[in-house]
Parts: sequence; structure tokens; C-alpha cells
Amino acid sequence: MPPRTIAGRYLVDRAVGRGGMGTVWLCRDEVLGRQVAVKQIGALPGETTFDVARALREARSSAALNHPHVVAIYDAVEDETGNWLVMEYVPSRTLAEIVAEEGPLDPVRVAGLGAQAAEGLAAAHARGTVHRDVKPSNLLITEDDHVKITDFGISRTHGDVELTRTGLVTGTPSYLSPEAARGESGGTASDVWALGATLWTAVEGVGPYADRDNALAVLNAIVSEPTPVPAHGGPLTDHVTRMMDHDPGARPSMGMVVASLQAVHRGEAAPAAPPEPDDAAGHPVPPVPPPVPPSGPATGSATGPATGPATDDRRRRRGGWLVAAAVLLVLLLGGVVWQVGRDDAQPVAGTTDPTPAPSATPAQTPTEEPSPTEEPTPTQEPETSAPPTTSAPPEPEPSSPSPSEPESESPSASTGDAAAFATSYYSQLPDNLEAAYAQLSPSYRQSTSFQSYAGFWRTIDDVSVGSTTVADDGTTVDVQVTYTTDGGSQTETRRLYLDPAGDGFVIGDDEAV
Ligand SMILES: Nc1ncnc2c1ncn2[C@@H]1O[C@H](COP(=O)(O)OP(=O)(O)OP(=O)(O)O)[C@@H](O)[C@H]1O
Repeated sequence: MPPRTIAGRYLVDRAVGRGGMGTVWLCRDEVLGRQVAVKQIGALPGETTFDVARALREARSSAALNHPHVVAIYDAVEDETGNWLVMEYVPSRTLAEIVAEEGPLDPVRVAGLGAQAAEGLAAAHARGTVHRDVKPSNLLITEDDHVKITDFGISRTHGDVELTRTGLVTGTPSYLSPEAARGESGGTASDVWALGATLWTAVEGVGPYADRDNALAVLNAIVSEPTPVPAHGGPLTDHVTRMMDHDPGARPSMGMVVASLQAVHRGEAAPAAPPEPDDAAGHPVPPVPPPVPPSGPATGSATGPATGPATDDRRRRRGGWLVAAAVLLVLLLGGVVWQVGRDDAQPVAGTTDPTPAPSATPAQTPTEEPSPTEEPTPTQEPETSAPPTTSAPPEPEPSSPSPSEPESESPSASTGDAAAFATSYYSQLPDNLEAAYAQLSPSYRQSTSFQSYAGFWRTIDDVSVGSTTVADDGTTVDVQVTYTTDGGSQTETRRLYLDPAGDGFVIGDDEAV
């Protein structure tokens, strides 16, 4: 029985598809008068506010991506029936559906489709976002073969490998990289593997491990067997095999994949280049993809600034929590592989602790809980322009920070007292959102709207600060933060990078450590 309206704003027209989380509805946004696709998230048994908040945060990470090959996230709303993700509606079939209907596809066509997906992923990688669930059913393909990649991160708890709160493992982890299946890190190179496996499926008509009859056998094969070579890959064969190299460092970056798949699509010899040097985390550093043509209204993010690919260190750090979240997943999967070694029976229940720590940063890419009638705007500022706890002068506009001058006055701390500043920042949360948000630097606020920031913190009932450690530079502070929700309490260490401002600080960036 379909809901008639969702969150009082999205009038349901019809179902457009069904996934692991349930039905995706085609709706009409009564405020903006456009079609949208709406799907429920966080409806799995045992999921807590943390799970939902994390899913929404990850959706936000793609919302900040305004890219022609990424499905835009417009909104994340809550009503009495649950949490809903509001997306750009893409009249399309998924690659999985196309392969099911048409059988194996021509490799040159697949190269064209893969190049588009790789462009979207490369843009995400350049800003520190890892998809983590690239697979044929997450590539939406229009009538004229335009590709849009969907489900950034949100399918981590509802995707191919389904990890429930009881530790039950279901589904088939066909597109998981060996390092992820082994319990090591799953960074950008894992997306390269997964896209390679997706292209493999497109040219063969079945997945690379489709002959295994259960999830644990697939995991075992991914980890311990040589990558299967596609028999019908034609000019794509070498590229797919390289993308599925067991050594993540030997795989091309997503930017390289774009270039080589485009070359195959054009019928040219692919550019031969070695993998880029590894970054500190041991993953190939993605080159910044070429500038993305501005997308039309249908692809624009209505809830986050369209920042485009960011290359500076801070932006990379802002995405670091995503990698940390991925590590939590792979640790869980490590438990699965451990089970394979001990017991071939499947599925396996109850041996892993699927409760992840809150690795996401409240102040990085928080969730959004706009009111149902609220029209999303790219950078909605709090109505209160000056924090109630401060007598600081007005801040400069976020859009015009001067790199040589303090970005804003500190609301509550003195220079040299970084620890006190950090403690005072968290002491305002989650109640005094405007004041806390004002303590982010203008550039930080430019990349994270108040709407998004508040959306996250409204999912938190209480925050307490444990130990604080200030580094020698006097502006880097590690803070032990405990978040409490109705789902319980979780603690993590956040590293705040402070910028001097006036006689105090603002938070220029932060990350989970
Ligand atoms: N933005 C969209 N526009 C149009 N149709 C969509 C959109 N998103 C999803 N769909 C349709 O809804 C179906 C289900 O999507 P959903 O993302 O829930 O599931 P999935 O990715 O197939 O599975 P899982 O949730 O297990 O990852 C898709 O197969 C697609 O046909």
C-alpha cells in the first residue's frame, strides 16, 4: 500500500523500482513542482538513530557532488513513517536490468557506459568520497545511454552484503574487492575493482563469481583465486583485468579508468600509463578529473553547495571519515572471512559485532532534517547571524574569506587556549546550533550548510567531551567526544584543525582519528 504523500510534500505517483530497502517511489514535489524519486532509508530491523544519521550523512556526501553522472540528492526528510531520501528522478533502467533483459552487452558500448560511471566516481574520489557499493544495480542508464551512479554509501548497510545488528550475513558480495573481503581498507581502489567487476558482468551477462553458490564461497574466491578473465571482453579485457588486480596499488586510479574506457569507446588504443603514486593511505591518488560541465536543474543539488572537485588537503580530510566508516565495514567482513576459514556453513550469524562506532563527523558532512515545507537551498545560513554567547563582531561573508586575514572572530576562546575552545565548542551542542555553527570557518560553512549541520545534531541528544590534547602547533586538538542518542552512547576522537581568528579560533576542518 503506497503512502499518498511523504513528509507532507512529496505526492506519490507510482513505484519505479524495488531494492534492498524497499520501494522507490516516483513523486511530485509539490513545493518545487518537479518529479523526484523517493526511497525510504533506515527501515531495517535493529537500525538505530546512528545508522540512519550515518546513512543520511553519506547521502549528503553525494549531495555535495553536482555531477552529470551522479544522481543528485535533493533532500532527506522524516515523517511519521520514517526517513526518506529525495533524489533526482532518472527515467532509466539499471545496468543489472539491461543485462538481464538483453544479455551480454557489446564491449565498446560497455566502455562508454563505464567511462561515464568512472567520471562520476572520479569526481567523488577527488573530494574524498568513496562509493563503496558500485554494482550494476547502482548504475542508472537512460534511453540514450546516459549513466548516473546512485546509492553513494547508503547501501553499505542495505546492499549486497547485508550486515544486520544480529551479525547475520546475507546476499552475495560479488563486487567486493579482495582487500575489503580480507578486512583491510576499502578506499578508492576498491571502487575501481567494483567498477571493473561491474563491467565484467556487463560483457559476460553474469557476474565474475556467479558460479559460486553462496556469499561465503564468493568471498573466499575473491580473496584467494586469481581474477577471472572475461571471455567476451574484446578491447575491454585488459582494462577490466587491470581494474580487478588483486593489488589495490596496481589498479589504475578512477581518473585513469575514465581515460582508458573513453579511448576504448572511441576505438582508440588506450593510453598506457603506470598507476599514480600512492597516497599516504596506500591508495592510488586520483587525478582531478577534467572540469565538469555545469548540469541543468535536474542534476543540481538543492541542499548542498556545488563545490566541484576539491583538491586541497582539508577537503581530502573532510572525506576521511568515509574511509574510516568503510574500515568499519571491512572489519565486519573480516569477521565473515574468518568464518569462512572456520566453518563453511552459511549464512553465518552472531559472530561479528556489527555496531559501528560513530566515525562520521558531525561537523563534516552532517545530515539534514529540513522541515517538510522547507525549500532546500544550497547554503542556508542560520537566521541568527551572531551567536548568542558571543559579543564578537560580525563575520565576513563565507563567500569572500581573505586568506591573509582572520576569517572571523572567535566567539569564545583566546589564542593559545585551543583545548578550551574545543571544549566550549562542543558544550554548545546539540542545543545551541547557531552559536556552534558560527564557530566554523567561513570556508567550512561554505561547504556545509547550516541546514545540513543542524540536521545531524538534531539526531543527537547529548554530547560530552572527555580528554583534549593539543599538538605542538597549538592549533590541532584531539578531542574525545561521546554522543548520546536513544540508541545509546558512542565515543570517538575528533581532530579539530583550528584557524586563528581575532583573539581566538574558528574550526577550519576536522576529522575522526
Ligand atoms: N533516482 C532514481 N530514479 C529512477 N529510478 C530509480 C532511482 N533510484 C532507484 N530507482 C529504481 O528503483 C530501483 C531500486 O533502487 P534501490 O536503490 O532501492 O535498490 P538497489 O540499488 O537495486 O538495491 P539495494 O538497495 O540493495 O542497493 C532501481 O533498481 C531503479 O530501477
